Amino acid sequence: TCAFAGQKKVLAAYEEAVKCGYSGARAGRLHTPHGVFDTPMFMPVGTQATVKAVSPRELKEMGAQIILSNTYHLYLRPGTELVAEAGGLHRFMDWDGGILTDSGGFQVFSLGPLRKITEEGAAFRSHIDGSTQFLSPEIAIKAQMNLGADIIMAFDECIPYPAEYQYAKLSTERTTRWAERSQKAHTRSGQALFAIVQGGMYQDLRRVSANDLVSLDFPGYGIGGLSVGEPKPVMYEMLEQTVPLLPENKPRYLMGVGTPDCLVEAVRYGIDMFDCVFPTRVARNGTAMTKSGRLVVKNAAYAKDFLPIDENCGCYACQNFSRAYIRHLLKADEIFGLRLTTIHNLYFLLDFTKKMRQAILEDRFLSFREEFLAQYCK
Ligand SMILES: O=c1[nH]cnc2cc3nc(NCCN4CCOCC4)[nH]c3cc12
Ligand SMILES: [Zn+2]
Repeated sequence: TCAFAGQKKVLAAYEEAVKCGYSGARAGRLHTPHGVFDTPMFMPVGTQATVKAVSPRELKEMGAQIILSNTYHLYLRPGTELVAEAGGLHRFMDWDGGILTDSGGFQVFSLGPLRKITEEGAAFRSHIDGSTQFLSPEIAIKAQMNLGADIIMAFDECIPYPAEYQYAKLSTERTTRWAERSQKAHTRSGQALFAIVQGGMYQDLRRVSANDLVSLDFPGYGIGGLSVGEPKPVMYEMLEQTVPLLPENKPRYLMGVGTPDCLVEAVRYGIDMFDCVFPTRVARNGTAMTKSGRLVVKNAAYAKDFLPIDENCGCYACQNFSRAYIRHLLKADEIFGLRLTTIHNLYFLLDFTKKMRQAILEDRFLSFREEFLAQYCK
């Protein structure tokens, strides 16, 4: 019961803040070697140097600005030296927008079985061939310099949820030491290295982590260790504790988030950048995202529904195809079906962040948030 009350407390405080018009939301411009980009922004995830089922041309068309790739996966296959020999990740995958690479911390801890973490780094078994591998701040930074992304992440440990206070404390302190080692190993100019704030679900550890990393002076900050199964009010509480400690004039990137309701709440706390596999992953099992919630277009209910997924959506799928057609393709295991649901879901989130930016610029973000949450959580 106390935990529940705790959540109520957090929600009450948070609702209070909104009532008196508090909003840390901001509309920013992110300068990178591959262009200047608008925030808030959603970054499509292209784990293995491709955003699954869509082409770079389609990504550009739907308004994608920066896309994500994963160092862990590309390090294991095809190898980051090979990508460097190919001219770097932009050339390799023919993407001339921005690229951000995650450092591998999260993937090692969530993908690799039999991992062992020491001060030096993380030993693990490759999920591809079971070979013994090792990642450290130095190795992860060298790999990311080879890939040549515009923004790279410090090597960190994403603390599992739940975690004992003592473990979270020791791990967070080590992640800060790893951030310093990442900084020393980072010698590629023109490439921004972001640190990642940890601290588990403990307010004091979150504040210590943020303050320590801010004193190391990074050009931007990821907020890690969230969207790992914790209740949403707990995630929001950690944001409330962390974001105000980060410099106003630097980007804040909430890693692994998420659904539209989480995006609009996180933007209210002052988050600028998001990534999540959710839109592309659920698309591949036939679920479309809409402003009223999810629409499982594969369901029999849509067999003779000749309307588009969303009549007000400007995406290629909604402009040209019906629910009945997309359902038919998905039932027939046609690749084009997955492509259409993926295109719609990515467009939906990219457009949603554009709408939030517009609302912030017109100083009507809080009412935008109210209207959206009323409809979405329906
Ligand atoms: O601390 C982190 N450090 C470096 N990378 C991360 C990536 C992260 N991604 C998530 N959550 C993603 C959760 N997904 C939601 C959709 O379904 C798949 C899992 N949390 C994350 C935390 C970290
Ligand atoms: Zn659409």
